[in-house]
Amino acid sequence: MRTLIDESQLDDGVSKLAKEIDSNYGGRPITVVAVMTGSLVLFADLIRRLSMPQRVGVIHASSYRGGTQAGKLEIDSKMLIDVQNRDVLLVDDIYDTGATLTKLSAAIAEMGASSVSTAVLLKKLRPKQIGPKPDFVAFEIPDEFVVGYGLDYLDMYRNLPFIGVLEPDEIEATARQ
Ligand SMILES: O=P(O)(O)OC[C@H]1O[C@H](OP(=O)(O)OP(=O)(O)O)[C@H](O)[C@@H]1O
Ligand code: HPA
Repeated sequence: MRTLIDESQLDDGVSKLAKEIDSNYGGRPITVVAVMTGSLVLFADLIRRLSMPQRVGVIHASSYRGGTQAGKLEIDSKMLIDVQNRDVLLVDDIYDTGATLTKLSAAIAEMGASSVSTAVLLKKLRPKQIGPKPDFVAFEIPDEFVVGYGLDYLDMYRNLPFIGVLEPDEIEATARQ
């Protein structure tokens, strides 16, 4: 596996992301929502660096079941807290095709949120992204399949403390396990 972003770069990137979000909201309370499962490591690090009062919730969205290509997006909001009349910040690990955050933002707006913004650790530089770009981005990365710091391949590698690029032989080996 090739390291793309190491632990210390991640630490700096998350701090910078938190500063940008803080200065944008200027102390106003927000409802910060983790897009599960990929955002769980970023989310834990990010919310502890934000200074405004926060309500904290989670929503589940999944479209990469079983591979490196997006399939049908499934959203499960059973565990989500009330977002009506709240300023919501959706936090996700990666903006790739853009489908997940675009559809989730629309779903949260539909639930009656006053505003919906988005923050991601990674934004892929690739053609054919849909919807508005994320409001807050820590790193722009090349169009390669990455794992670690919450990101998975077949539910593996989320625990790695760095962002790595899986080589084709590792993709095959993981799929065989
Ligand atoms: O911009 P997109 O092309 O929509 O891709 C981004 C989404 O894909 C991943 O989720 P995934 O569906 O793999 O579920 P997971 O979070 O449970 O890993 C990732 O965590 C983002 O939510
Ligand atoms: O590059 C990726 N890695 C892991 N999960 C993802 N979901 C969208 N893109 C990616």
